[in-house]
Amino acid sequence: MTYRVAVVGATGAVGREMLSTLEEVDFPIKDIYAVASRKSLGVEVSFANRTLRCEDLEQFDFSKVDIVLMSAGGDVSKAWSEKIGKQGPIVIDNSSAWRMDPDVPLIVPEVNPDAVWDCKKKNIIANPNCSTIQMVVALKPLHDAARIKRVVVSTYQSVAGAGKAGMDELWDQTKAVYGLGETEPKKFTKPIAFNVIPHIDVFMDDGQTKEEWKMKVETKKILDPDIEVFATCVRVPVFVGHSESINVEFENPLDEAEAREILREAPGIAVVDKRENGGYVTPKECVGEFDTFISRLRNDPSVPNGLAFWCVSDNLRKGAALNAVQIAQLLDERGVITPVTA
Ligand SMILES: NC(=O)C1=CN([C@@H]2O[C@H](COP(=O)(O)OP(=O)(O)OC[C@H]3O[C@@H](n4cnc5c(N)ncnc54)[C@H](OP(=O)(O)O)[C@@H]3O)[C@@H](O)[C@H]2O)C=CC1
Ligand SMILES: N[C@@H](CC(=O)OP(=O)(O)O)C(=O)O
Repeated sequence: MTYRVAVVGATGAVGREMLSTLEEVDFPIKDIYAVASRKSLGVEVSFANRTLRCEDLEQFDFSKVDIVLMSAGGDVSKAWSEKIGKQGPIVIDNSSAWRMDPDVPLIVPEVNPDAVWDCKKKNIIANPNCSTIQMVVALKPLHDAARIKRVVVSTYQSVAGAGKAGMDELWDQTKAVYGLGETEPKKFTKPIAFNVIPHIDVFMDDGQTKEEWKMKVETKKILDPDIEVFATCVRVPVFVGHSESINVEFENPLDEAEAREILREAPGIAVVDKRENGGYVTPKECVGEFDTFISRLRNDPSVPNGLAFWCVSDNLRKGAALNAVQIAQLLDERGVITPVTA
């Protein structure tokens, strides 16, 4: 079985990773199309040793594809995903536009693969927020073992999470230290070079940011509505790779040695946890990797049945493109879609 796939947002940070991930996992592709805005018409992007010319979203005929990997922002997705779904293909959407819609499944394949069957109402599947994805991949096997009651998480999110413009801003501000670039913040609210900013996405009425709210509500939808989550999301001057310091409180006892063994066996997880210099993973080392890395596992004696750990993943891969491609693989494996090209 082979599929006709369109990548919408193909010129962006996530879209380009989607194309390279489809190639790396050898997804069964019959035809592939790169789609972006009108201004990118004809712009070339690479896929598997060949060049694709971008087509204009407004003019593209979606009835000729089976799967749409959508990564063009929330407003574009709100305007287009439902319309595209009605033309036949399944849309796997990276934005936050559809995640909390009760008729749209929110999927991390290692956690809730069975939800894939719920995509038929709108032909849309939502890809979670990057910070949520890596956290729930780690929490799922621990929850199965000892039932999680509460999670407190602080994130250290790379500028790649703010797209190409975010990466350019860190680069320009870093060069500016040597008098070679721009210094004015545009994408971020304050200078990001040599700084950290405790603010991602918009502020909500209760003082939390929308990024922090997303980590809470998305974890409940994907993993278990009874789990309480409290997040603090911080932007750091790292180009790619999100890190998280996670504290978990379980209902039942689970010590660090048991947790380490469970995580060693868990899908999508790599444990690197040596208590010596360099015996842990940093975001720089996870770039381009598929796994979510766990280090610094410790019992947390400040609460009953407490555990703390460090969690790092490539936000453009597992946090976005890879998870979306794994959802496409799930559609294939479970026979959710039957392409006309079968
Ligand atoms: N970066 C990350 O870690 C994560 C990102 N996401 C989500 O993925 C989406 C894309 O993010 P990212 O790749 O980082 O962003 P970028 O800014 O790097 O890329 C945006 C892409 O969307 C396209 N686009 C924008 N407006 C339109 C339009 N009107 N019609 C067609 N295409 C359009 C752009 O095309 P053009 O070049 O023609 O303007 C470009 O290809 C966002 O929704 C983001 O929230 C989700 C999880 C993680
Ligand atoms: N907000 C994330 C990336 C992102 O685009 O998230 P969302 O798809 O939930 O808006 C970050 O900046 O790291």
